[in-house]
Amino acid sequence: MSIDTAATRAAQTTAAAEARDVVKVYGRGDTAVRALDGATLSIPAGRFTAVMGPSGSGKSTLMHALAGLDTVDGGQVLIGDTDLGRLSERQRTLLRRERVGFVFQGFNLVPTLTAEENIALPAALAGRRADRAWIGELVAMLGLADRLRHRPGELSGGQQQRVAVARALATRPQIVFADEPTGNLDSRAGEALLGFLRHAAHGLGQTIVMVTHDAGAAAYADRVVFLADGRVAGELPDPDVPAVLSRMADITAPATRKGK
Ligand SMILES: Nc1ncnc2c1ncn2[C@@H]1O[C@H](COP(=O)(O)OP(=O)(O)OP(=O)(O)O)[C@@H](O)[C@H]1O
Repeated sequence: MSIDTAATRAAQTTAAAEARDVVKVYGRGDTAVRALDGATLSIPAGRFTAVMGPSGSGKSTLMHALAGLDTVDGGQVLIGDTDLGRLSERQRTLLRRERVGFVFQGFNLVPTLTAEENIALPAALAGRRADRAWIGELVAMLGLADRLRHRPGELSGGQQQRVAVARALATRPQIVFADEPTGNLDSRAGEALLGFLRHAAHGLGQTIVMVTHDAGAAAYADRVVFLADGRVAGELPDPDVPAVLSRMADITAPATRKGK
């Protein structure tokens, strides 16, 4: 992509995705759980946003709702101007293929395909021709050029996750969701991956949303959104590790801290 295009995309202030007062309930009656209980959040385009919160606070549920992987029971979810609640399941599937990229903790590469074939898969599924120049750029930036003919089983964890990132970005999706992307990586491979995700937002204009438990990972983002009890409990622009840890401590033990 030209620098001009990247700069234009990065400068956009529009939301790539939004959750408005979203409610998600699992189960019924006495055993019902309100996993999301009025979650409102805007994901700015061309930025790197981290989502943190205690276990069970609704991070995965929110990500699944924003990505169109799951429906919600109240409120609105938008990707760009598209209200996901108005789409059929089939339309949501198409929207995910065409406009959303995913990176998972467990890499989720197809074991029988080479790295190159894995990277080209989303375009093939969307019935589009892969943009070879763009993929070549990604492969070079991610240091994968000499690994393209290997299958996932022949790659290190860090390499597999870099293939997964190239796959997620290959179609230049409107938004990329990363669920604990460094959870299975050693610290060095994790830092390299986080550095690239940051570059994908700042240098390439991609919108990245990452769910993480790791304050060090969250500090790579432009902004951290904190969830508690299915709602947004605060946010931190330009985070650093001490500030993230302090906010998490406030959220997880508010009563103790108030009593100090
Ligand atoms: N499929 C499901 N059926 C029933 N309850 C669920 C389901 N998925 C999530 N929940 C419940 O919804 C709440 C939010 O779960 P969610 O997985 O979104 O939290 P999380 O913040 O991602 O947690 P973690 O950090 O542990 O992954 C939890 O109480 C969880 O037990």
